[in-house]
Amino acid sequence: MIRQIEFWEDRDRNTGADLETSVTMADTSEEHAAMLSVHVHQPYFGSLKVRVGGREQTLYIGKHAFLDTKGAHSVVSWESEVGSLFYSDALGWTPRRGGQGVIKRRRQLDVAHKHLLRVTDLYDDEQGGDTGGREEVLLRRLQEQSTAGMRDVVETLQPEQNEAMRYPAGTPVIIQGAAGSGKTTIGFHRLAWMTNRDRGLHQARPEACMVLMPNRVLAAYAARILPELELQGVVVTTPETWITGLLGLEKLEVTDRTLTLLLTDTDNARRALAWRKAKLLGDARMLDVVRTHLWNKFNAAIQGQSFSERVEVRGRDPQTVTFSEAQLFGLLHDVFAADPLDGYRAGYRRLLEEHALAQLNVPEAEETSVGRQLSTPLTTLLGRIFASTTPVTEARRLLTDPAALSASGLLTEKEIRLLLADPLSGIPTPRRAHADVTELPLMLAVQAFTGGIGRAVGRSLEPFDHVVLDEAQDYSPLLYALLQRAARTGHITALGDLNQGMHGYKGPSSWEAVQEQLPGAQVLTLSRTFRSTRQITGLGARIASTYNRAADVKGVDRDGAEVQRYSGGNADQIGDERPLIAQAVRDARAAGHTNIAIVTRRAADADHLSEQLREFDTDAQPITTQEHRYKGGLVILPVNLAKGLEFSAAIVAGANADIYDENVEYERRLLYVAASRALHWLALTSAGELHPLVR
Ligand SMILES: Nc1ncnc2c1ncn2[C@@H]1O[C@H](COP(=O)(O)OP(=O)(O)OP(=O)(O)O)[C@@H](O)[C@H]1O
Repeated sequence: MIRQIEFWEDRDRNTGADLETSVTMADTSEEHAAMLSVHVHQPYFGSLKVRVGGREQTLYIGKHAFLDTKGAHSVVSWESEVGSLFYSDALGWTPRRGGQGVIKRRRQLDVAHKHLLRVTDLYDDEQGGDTGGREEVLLRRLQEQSTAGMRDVVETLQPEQNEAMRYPAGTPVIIQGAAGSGKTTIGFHRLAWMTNRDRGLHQARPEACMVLMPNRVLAAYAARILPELELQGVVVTTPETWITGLLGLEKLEVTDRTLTLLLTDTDNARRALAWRKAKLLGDARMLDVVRTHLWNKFNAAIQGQSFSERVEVRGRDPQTVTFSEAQLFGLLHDVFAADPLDGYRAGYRRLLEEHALAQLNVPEAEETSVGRQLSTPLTTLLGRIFASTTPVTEARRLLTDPAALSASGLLTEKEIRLLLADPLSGIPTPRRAHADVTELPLMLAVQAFTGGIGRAVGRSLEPFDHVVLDEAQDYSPLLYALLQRAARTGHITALGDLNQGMHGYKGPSSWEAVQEQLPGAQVLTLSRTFRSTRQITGLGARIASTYNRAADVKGVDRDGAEVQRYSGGNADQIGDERPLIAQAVRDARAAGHTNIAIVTRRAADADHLSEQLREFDTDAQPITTQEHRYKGGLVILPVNLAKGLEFSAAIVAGANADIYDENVEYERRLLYVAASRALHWLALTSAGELHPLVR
């Protein structure tokens, strides 16, 4: 490898026929050299002894493919077809060149700083097959401390994960798995696999891919995995940021008033109403409700309109382009039928231009000049038909107009009444321009039809090569229908856990509802969880069993410290929680942990505590807004921002029934999230008695 890098870096060798070619060659070589040099210290992590065509050979598996043009050494990449044999349980395969291949041995090689540290056989047909080594290697990896970012698991991918990751490209997949089963991790690995050249027509370009995550703290944490997987350029963002960006309203404040109502209102009828209305707003039928509404609106705007414009064509007398009202109607019909990705407005303009040129029979050389002359008048016409349609106002207009809601015939009378009702009227709205998270998909639908949806490339829109959705149980069917328009066919990977849904009113009721929007989508299940020790997984399972009727999940059986409990008193006597938290931090550190999180119920609690804990010689960095970034060390953060993050040690502050209401399922779910953040060491603190579920 070093020889190859030196060769690439040797400028004298990279001389082309002219200066420009030489520079390009040198740039490409430098790029290759830079890519490979990262892997010199650990060129491979595994080997396969195989027999093909009567000949035995050893293949090395690494994170980066390498072919030694001048010698016998090569490394196959983990993403390749052959690389897959390292992870699967298959014992034979059909090589591309034909014949039959047989696996004789799988071996893990721990290599660091150019030294071979350990050899573990995973499978060896001379030792009777499976050696149990895969579990041993996995356990060693899981004992490691957490880091400040998501890590790749290329060396220890499990067979079931390997299969999900490599599910045929071009098929949408929904990966369902319990907390800590590696869904998010596998989603990024699938993306890396998708960018490999071996994917042919389905190959994705990193810069043309997008990953949507529930909040920006988590997005930044997860994005740390990108360089390891050679995925630089992938956009990792949140659905809200992506949508408001597409609407051109980056400053729009996004609220979730349904959640506020569900958590604060005691009127069950109103809660049920709010829930049902939110669900209906995200119903996939709303796509056609919006489309019909726009169809009627644009048709009404065309009434009485016509177009007539004199243009000069070189070498001819002036001519007139005309469109009658009937023709304008006809073209609107055509554009709705064509349903262009960049929206009806751009599509309509293209059609008008095409028809104008055809009408005058303009020679090719004159097309640009005629186009220029028609530009302003066409903009004026389009303005009359489309201008007053902005996504925010149009979505709201639709929601207050019973006639518009009933026009498609898709909604029942009862559903229309539900959409017209305002169960959230008692919940305050911010003073700034705002939109509710439940209305956003509808606004996005208006945007998709009028202005288009997809990836902005210069001034045009293209479909994303691949889109990955994390926490996919929180996306409404309507949003799925829109994302499906925004990506290449079959290029959506959704990762989620219906049992971890915190926002059922926003999400699908079942994966079938999602499959209806993503034709051909497969649901794959990851059944094993990897994150935490037996002690921590056990405690989490106890909380989850109060709301989750799904079968028990299997955890990797990894032993660790007992869960630590610190309580300041009993039901009648409430103590001071702060010294307890400080003590827990000291204990976590004494147990060898540096990445430690104190998890609170609310952001305001985290802010207070971070100040107050200083008096107890504890300096915890607060992560209380989406602008904060997790950089490792001791942090204090609310449970909603902790979701998806993980730490070597975690301390659940306020782990009692006053903070996490035992009778409210949502609160129990939050307690579960808080208690499932730690890999190795978990503590629960409370000024009074601990929560009955963790006592
Ligand atoms: N094959 C593996 N080898 C080693 N570690 C793994 C493997 N699969 C998953 N992990 C580890 O398990 C932990 C959980 O992974 P991840 O966060 O991707 O799970 P998740 O299913 O998305 O969890 P959640 O639902 O809680 O967000 C991570 O620390 C990850 O590195």
